[in-house]
Amino acid sequence: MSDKRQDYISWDEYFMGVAMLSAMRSKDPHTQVGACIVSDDHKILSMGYNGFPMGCSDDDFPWCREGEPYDNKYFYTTHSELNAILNYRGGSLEGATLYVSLFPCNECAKAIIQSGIRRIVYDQDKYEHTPAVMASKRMLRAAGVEFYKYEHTGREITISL
Ligand SMILES: Nc1nc(=O)n([C@H]2C[C@H](O)[C@@H](COP(=O)(O)O)O2)cc1CO
Ligand SMILES: [Zn+2]
Repeated sequence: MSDKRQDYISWDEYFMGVAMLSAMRSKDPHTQVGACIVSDDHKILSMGYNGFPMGCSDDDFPWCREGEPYDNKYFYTTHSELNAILNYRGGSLEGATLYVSLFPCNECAKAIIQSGIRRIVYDQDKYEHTPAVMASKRMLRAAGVEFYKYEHTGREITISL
């Protein structure tokens, strides 16, 4: 019998890779975020990326960051993490792990905690000094949801589509 391949991707590379691939579906011109929710036996339960809710056209709603709240994207975008939680149709997310390409905000932290997700693996944390992320970490710590920074391996993956 031949030996097995040695250069297969790790679980963390696989799930963070899926989160990053999901982010590529986002129409947000400034920040694209992807999320992947995984069971403790390594099964992908759900995925999501940031975008407008169903029925709210990507072409009609605003993508800008400035201007009145009614006229910019922030009232309308669903974050990747919330989309991944809401996309799940299978029952409970109790004990699951969330892989996400950007640290969750306070609103997503509430949904993460209430859904039963127990662990977060995140990549970027570019808004770490904002009240939203500081409040998020405060709630996650209080609720006992663990969070770890994804450790980049340096592996580059090219997929021809
Ligand atoms: N964790 C997150 N998940 C997300 O899906 N988002 C989304 C909401 C917006 O569509 C975009 C952030 O826009 P900007 O302020 O960087 O131009 O990313 C934002 C965060 C940040 O907390
Ligand atoms: Zn959020």
